[in-house]
Amino acid sequence: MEKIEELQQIRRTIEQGGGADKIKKQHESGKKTARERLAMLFDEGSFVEIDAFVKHRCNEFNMPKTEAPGEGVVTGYGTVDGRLVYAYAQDFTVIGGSLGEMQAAKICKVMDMATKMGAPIIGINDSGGARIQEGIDALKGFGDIFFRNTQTSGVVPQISIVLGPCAGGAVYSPAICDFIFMVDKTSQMFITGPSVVKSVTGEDVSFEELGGAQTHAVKSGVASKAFATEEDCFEQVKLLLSFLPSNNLETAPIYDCEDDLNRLSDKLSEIVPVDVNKGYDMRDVIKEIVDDGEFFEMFDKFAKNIVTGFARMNGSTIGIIANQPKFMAGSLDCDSSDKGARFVRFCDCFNIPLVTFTDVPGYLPGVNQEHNGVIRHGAKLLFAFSEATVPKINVIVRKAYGGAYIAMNSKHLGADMVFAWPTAEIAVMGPSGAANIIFKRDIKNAEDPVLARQEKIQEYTEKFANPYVAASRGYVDDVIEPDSTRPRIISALEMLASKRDTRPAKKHGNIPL
Ligand SMILES: CC(C)(COP(=O)(O)OP(=O)(O)OC[C@H]1O[C@@H](n2cnc3c(N)ncnc32)[C@H](O)[C@@H]1OP(=O)(O)O)[C@@H](O)C(=O)NCCC(=O)NCCSC(=O)CC(=O)O
Repeated sequence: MEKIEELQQIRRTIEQGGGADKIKKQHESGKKTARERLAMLFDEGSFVEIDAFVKHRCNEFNMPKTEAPGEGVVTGYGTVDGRLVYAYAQDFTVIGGSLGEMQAAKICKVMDMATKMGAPIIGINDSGGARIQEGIDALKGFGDIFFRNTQTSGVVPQISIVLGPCAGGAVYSPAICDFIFMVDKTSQMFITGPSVVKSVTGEDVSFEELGGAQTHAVKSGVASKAFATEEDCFEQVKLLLSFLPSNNLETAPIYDCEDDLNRLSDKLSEIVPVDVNKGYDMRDVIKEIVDDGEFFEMFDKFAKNIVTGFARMNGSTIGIIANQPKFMAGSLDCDSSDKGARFVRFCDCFNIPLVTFTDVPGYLPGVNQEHNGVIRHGAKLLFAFSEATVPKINVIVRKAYGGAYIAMNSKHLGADMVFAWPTAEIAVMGPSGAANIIFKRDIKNAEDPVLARQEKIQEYTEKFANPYVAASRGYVDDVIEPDSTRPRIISALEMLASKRDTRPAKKHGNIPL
């Protein structure tokens, strides 16, 4: 039938995006097309496109004559590992994927559907930004998207994959999302590009150095993860989804657990050196404890003094926040506080129990830290743990000193179960610093001040550098053998599964930003 042929012809044209030449250019620049990307994300044959026929209605410049198949974005839904997911992928082959009024309307429609149906929304960004010919209508489009990103935050997981340019105002949609994934030599995010930077500040910088995947994964903390290829990136997005519930009213999918729930690990005592001045890799501790040693680390290259990520215990997702003694002795600073706090809040939004591993000497001292607002940033972590109502378990492995002890999911901020290993040292500060202050006069007046200092440090260590003072007050629920940590956490999670906890009704809190 003629009408059906016409439909099929129109659809074929739309599916060609900007046409063969532009697709060739896209491939030559090492990038996949929007449709190839959606095919990598979704279960085979499951993607259903919507709004393919949408057109722009811009009358300025040469736009009335400009065809823009699909309006430079492919939108729709499908399944990932059998679960409903919504997505949009900007099509750079169509007017550089630039965003006008109607592209924005398509994106807003799938965002609204994802929110109503309670399924994750994934945005694949590859665009020259606001479509310049459309002026204010393009800006309106961005505003509509940011507003929805904000309304949807905490309702369904929002993941941005940046696979091309994402510049100017465009960066703020990914920035409001929960996670941003980027690919080396493919993704670029910046507010103003290298030429504007050069003209304003005189700095010479390449695109990659200014806003490439490594820059944002390592330095700015904007990217949650960076990958070598688009294929890797999509595989990891799927893995991330497997840890997450579809929305805030559900819990994450539960997988069969083959790993022994009562498994003891005598390696744990070997991994953590008794000498408190020696570092170790906290990820080795985590992997010994969680199901099958599988730990999906998020923000793995940024603020490495704190470790955040997802794992499973008895098949159920947990969110892990742990100090990392391997970097900066695991101290808390501006960046690690931000990283930890945002992760805590994500888990709390989506009913993911929190498990912390504490080995923290304190907040990082320094003029730089103070002047960069470590007070303001550090407060975020305390705020985030205090407001979180999901099950909260803390394992104090070694050091837990001062304000950082309180900040790291302490009993006082509402932790439900606090375990300490016998190696734990829970006190106001480390023994040598403490002795210098409280025994200052005794040391000064002693015949042999060096010896006196050693004795006072020893006295303080014996009195306070242990878990038993905190346990005697009930601030630690139990001191446990390190090898039993896995079964103890699993049993605590089971006990806490029915946790109900509310906070006073309010519009919203005012987290220090
Ligand atoms: C993104 C790019 C680096 C990509 O460079 P490439 O060499 O790969 O590709 P290209 O320049 O040939 O672009 C491909 C096609 O997309 C078009 N194109 C690209 N960006 C566009 C935009 N924002 N509006 C309208 N058209 C745009 C190009 O004219 C070209 O059309 P054709 O194929 O017909 O020749 C560059 O296109 C670029 O600098 N674009 C402008 C980016 C920018 O300044 N955006 C800010 C907009 S204001 C904004 O977003 C608001 C804010 O800042 O807050």
